[in-house]
Amino acid sequence: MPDNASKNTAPAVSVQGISKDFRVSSSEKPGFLRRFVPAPLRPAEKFRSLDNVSFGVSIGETLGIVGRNGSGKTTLLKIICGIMTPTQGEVRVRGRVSTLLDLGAGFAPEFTGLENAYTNGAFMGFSREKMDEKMPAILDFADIGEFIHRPVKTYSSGMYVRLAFAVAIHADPDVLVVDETLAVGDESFRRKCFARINQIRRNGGTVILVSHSLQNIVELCHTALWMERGKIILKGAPSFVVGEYERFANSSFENQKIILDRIADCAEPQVPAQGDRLVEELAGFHQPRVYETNGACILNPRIIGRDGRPVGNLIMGRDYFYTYDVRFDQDAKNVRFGMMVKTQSGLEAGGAVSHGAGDALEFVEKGALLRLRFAFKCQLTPNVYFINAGVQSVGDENSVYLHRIVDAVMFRVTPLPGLLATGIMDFGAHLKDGERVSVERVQKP
Ligand SMILES: Nc1ncnc2c1ncn2[C@@H]1O[C@H](COP(=O)(O)OP(=O)(O)OP(=O)(O)O)[C@@H](O)[C@H]1O
Repeated sequence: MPDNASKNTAPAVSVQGISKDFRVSSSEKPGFLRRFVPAPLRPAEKFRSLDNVSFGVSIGETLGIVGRNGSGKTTLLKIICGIMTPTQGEVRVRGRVSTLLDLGAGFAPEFTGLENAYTNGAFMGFSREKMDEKMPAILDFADIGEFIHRPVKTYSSGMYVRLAFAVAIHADPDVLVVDETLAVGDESFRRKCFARINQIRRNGGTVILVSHSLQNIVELCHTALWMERGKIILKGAPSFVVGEYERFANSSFENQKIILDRIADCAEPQVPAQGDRLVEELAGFHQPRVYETNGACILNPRIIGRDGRPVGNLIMGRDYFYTYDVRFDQDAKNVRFGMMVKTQSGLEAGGAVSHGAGDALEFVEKGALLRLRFAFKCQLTPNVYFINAGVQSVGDENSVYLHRIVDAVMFRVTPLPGLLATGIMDFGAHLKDGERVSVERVQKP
């Protein structure tokens, strides 16, 4: 769970009954018209990309939006930022909104980077003096050297985005809207962007983030919202929403429909708050998420002690086994098995695979039953955790899950007396073993 979950319930962003229709040429659709009527004469058709979407974001809240390509995420962000108007509905935003969408859209190609940065600042309501104050931080962030004094038309696309990103992110926004797919650049620039977004969050800013990295959503967000075909499917605790979305995205077409129907049955349509209630009800107890089988089936996942007995309470520093059986309903090639321990908020604490790259089990025949045993030392700090189980067929390009159970086992780690460890991992700092932590005076006053 992120560090500073908001206590303030006043909405920073309120989205009420938003729908967005686009007019698309029927030439883009197959059928009679396309075959027999020339393109200019074909009537335009309406395509609904957002359908009666309502939700609120509290001040200080970080909301993550997930959904497949074309589900309406970018359209929604553009409407929140005022770049696009909705066909129906209303959006209210309290304070200054800064967006990393349409980056550098207002830059004049003939002006230098510096001139564009000042003009952009003025456009966002900052005085020349205020921009003078901000400029060292902006230039430092953009890090494009002498190019700042050259016309932006001479920039590479990377430089262009770096400068635009630097200006947008230093606008002291009350609400920051980020489409993470735009966070281009090398790894260190991406890290810098995320550090800055984190700073805005820590200072009480509201952030709306679209990301295809589900791990980012779980780590950064207080709330997650899952969109599908222009509608909200679920809204609530990130680990739960992301888990349900992952299960959906990895299911066959028929099962996707069943999953959506089941969620729709639980939530009253068009009442987003109900989604939250659903989350609270379901996330309150351990609920393994069993994916559909794809040629294999994981059975009986459990943690056992050295004596072979199942355990639910683990003691720090002791050795255990995580074990499960896999029944193969079809022949399988290049098979490997995995485990992943997650915190309650869904953060991946650590895991293991049974075989390294290029080293998987070459062939497992239909009807085989294999038993996996991962030996591990409990190096987690006291808390409640979950373990996944997965069996994959590993390919050159990509791997396919033959079966997967998310949150297959829940366990608790119990503390030892004199524990000094903080965070998730126990690095072995412990009072009982006096040599692990010592304080020595190396200079007298
Ligand atoms: N200007 C437009 N004209 C016509 N259709 C559009 C327009 N903009 C978006 N759409 C359609 O609206 C739907 C939602 O698009 P949107 O870009 O919001 O999805 P998205 O969830 O952000 O997708 P991605 O993850 O691929 O960025 C898509 O089917 C898209 O084709």
